[in-house]
Amino acid sequence: MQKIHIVSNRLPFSVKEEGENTTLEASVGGLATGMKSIYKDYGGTWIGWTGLDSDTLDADKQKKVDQLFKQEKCASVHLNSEEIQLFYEGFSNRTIWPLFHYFTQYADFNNEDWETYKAVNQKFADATIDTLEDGDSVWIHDYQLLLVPEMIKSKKPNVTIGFFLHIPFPSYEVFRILPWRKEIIQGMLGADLIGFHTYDYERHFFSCVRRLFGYEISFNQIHIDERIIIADSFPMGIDYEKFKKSAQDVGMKSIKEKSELHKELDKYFLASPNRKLILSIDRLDYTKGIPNRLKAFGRFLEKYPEFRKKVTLIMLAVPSRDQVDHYQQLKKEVDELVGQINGTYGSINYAPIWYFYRSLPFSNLIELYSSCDVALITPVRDGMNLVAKEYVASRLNNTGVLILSEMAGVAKEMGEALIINPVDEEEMADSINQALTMPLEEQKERIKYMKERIQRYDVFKWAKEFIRTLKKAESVQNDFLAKRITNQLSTKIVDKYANAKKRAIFLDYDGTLAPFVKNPQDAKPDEELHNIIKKLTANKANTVTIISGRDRYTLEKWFSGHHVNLICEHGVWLKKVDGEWEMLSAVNNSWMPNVHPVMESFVDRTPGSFIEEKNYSLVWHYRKSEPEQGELRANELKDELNTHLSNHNLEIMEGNKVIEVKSGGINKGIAALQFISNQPYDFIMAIGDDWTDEFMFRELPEEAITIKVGMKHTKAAYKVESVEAVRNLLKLM
Ligand SMILES: O=P(O)(O)OC[C@H]1O[C@H](O[C@H]2O[C@H](CO)[C@@H](O)[C@H](O)[C@H]2O)[C@H](O)[C@@H](O)[C@@H]1O
Ligand SMILES: O=c1ccn([C@@H]2O[C@H](COP(=O)(O)OP(=O)(O)O)[C@@H](O)[C@H]2O)c(=O)[nH]1
Repeated sequence: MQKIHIVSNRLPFSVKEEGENTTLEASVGGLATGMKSIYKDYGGTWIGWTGLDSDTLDADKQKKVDQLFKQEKCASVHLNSEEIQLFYEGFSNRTIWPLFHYFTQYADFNNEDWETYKAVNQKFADATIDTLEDGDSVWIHDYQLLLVPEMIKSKKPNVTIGFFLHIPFPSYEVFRILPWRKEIIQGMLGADLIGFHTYDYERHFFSCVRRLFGYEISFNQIHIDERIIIADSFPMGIDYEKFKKSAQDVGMKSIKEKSELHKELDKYFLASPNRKLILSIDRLDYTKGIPNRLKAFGRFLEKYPEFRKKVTLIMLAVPSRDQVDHYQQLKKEVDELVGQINGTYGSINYAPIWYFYRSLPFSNLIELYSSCDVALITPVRDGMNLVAKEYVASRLNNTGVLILSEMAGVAKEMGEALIINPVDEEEMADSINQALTMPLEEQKERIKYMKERIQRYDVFKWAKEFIRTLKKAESVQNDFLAKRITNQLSTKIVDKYANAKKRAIFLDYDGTLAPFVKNPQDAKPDEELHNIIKKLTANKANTVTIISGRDRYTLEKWFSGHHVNLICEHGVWLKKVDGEWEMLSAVNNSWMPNVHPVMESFVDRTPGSFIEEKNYSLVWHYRKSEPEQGELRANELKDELNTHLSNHNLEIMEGNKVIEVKSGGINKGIAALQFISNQPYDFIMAIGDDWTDEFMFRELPEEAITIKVGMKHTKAAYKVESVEAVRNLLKLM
């Protein structure tokens, strides 16, 4: 059976010590909930850190811990105190975490941390490889393990690998600061599918891949040599039914069954029916915007005095990464702010803020979610934020208001919340007032819509969607491999070639016979290519045609000494061996004066782009432009040409970093067909790399050997990965 294994920094259980007794306690976090269903259903193993310092464990204890985890189908990775310090607190939480959350001033760049990060990632990769069999899949999680995909792929190329990043992926301008930026991207690209919470993170990632490596990206696929990597967004959900059910259970409890916390909450409301509660829950992390939130609450009490003594903020701050200095400083700042606000606005029987610095059991969380009128969730950056979804899921009668930072990934899905800028204290204070005075009908309307979405796209659906796309990534890769010309297949093609009496060979130029270069005029044939063409054309049974979008002067100059036919401008012109240029199709260029100024305006606005003028077509090149701007402008240009020039019979063709406009009814397919018609060819071969070559692949007879260079979807029967592979095949002929 094909298994799916999970790899994450922490395992879904933590080790609990009670006297002599060592047991495992299940984690309730989102990742643990979602993944448990996956790794059990697919018979895999969960590989991760025990959460313990292995320097404090003797051999027996370590064995015992391993045994306990093994019973739960988990493989434990042990970290010693130095590794915890340099890998977990160091590179993970002092470098990647602050940088990826845009806290560039907090990010440390320490070579020793980086070396340990690499070594520990290798440890996780090795532990995973030990449990793997060929054909299995692996799903790796989060920023602590960015190098693991490549480490596994390099040793186990037949294993399908998924990677999901739970934190934001920052914009290139921030990511580029990282001294090991290339290594990190390379590590991630070992995966076949890379998932993010939001489309913004996904496009930041693409932008980094493009700028740092120049890899070709088409839609959401990255093409590297013989591999296709898919990146996509999958907003993580929660176990909706569990929260709904638990909220129902809380509502059914008799006074005797109620927890101490619940009784306190009841008492608070009993004292005065007009009282309101605002809830704030997060790990004590500087990304969560806790000081800003406290200041905004103070400002609210100042600006709206009518709410004093009527509103309390319950602030639950869960201790986190407290060995990292910035977390320690934050703790101090929060303690002081809570003291200040309580000191200013509190009285003998009123504390504006109830502050808890600890974690609470699940049942208490549900009591808080059910009882609080407003949830104030205002991180300055957050990958997703599950607390926001948990609050909404627990609101049984749909009342309650969610105030949400626009900087949390979850804001993309919760448009009905009161969306605020987490550093704008004035706006936050006004939003608290708006939330507390919002009519019930409006509250219900807003919560209802948010609930529908989180119910539909829960954590199980999220995990299933990721696995479904992982399978798709595997099949896209297999499709390519199935069409790829292997040694065996190339021997077959060469045999067919050898047995044929009359052969027609059509070869596209750029991206097929010669690699792309920044300046198109620099792509002239090198010695190797001259030799290949010389050898092919020396065989009298061969009719070799270079079929290109290039202008006739360039091709004539480059191939003047060869016995080769030239078809130029996508099929407008033909020059047979030793013949003169003739026109294959009747075309006109009366449209050119209209199109030229449109293209010029794009050249003006897109640095690095330029226009190439051919006899019967105009081409806008953007290979030298900034990649994303080029793509954006290319779409704009297509749109503009389609809108304004529909009365001319024009064809707008998108090639590799070019938009070409030419008269309709001309293409490489029509030209190639015209060329072979009525000729007894018993071997026809066409090789090309882009969209314009698809016409050839489509028009040529079924028995023709059509070959696409690159990974993209194609009508061609076969694929090769590079110009080098094309040349190698031709050398065999
Ligand atoms: O393991 P710790 O160092 O104690 O940190 C706890 C986890 O924090 C991070 O959570 C992120 O994942 C959430 C679920 O996808 C998301 O909602 C949130 O916005 C993220 O910050 C971290 O990514 C995990 O690896 C940590 O285990
Ligand atoms: O005392 C607590 C407080 C919070 N949580 C859980 O911690 C998770 C926090 O996830 P979130 O995505 O909001 O932020 P993260 O801490 O992962 O950055 C949520 O599922 C909460 O229910 C918890 O288990 N105990």
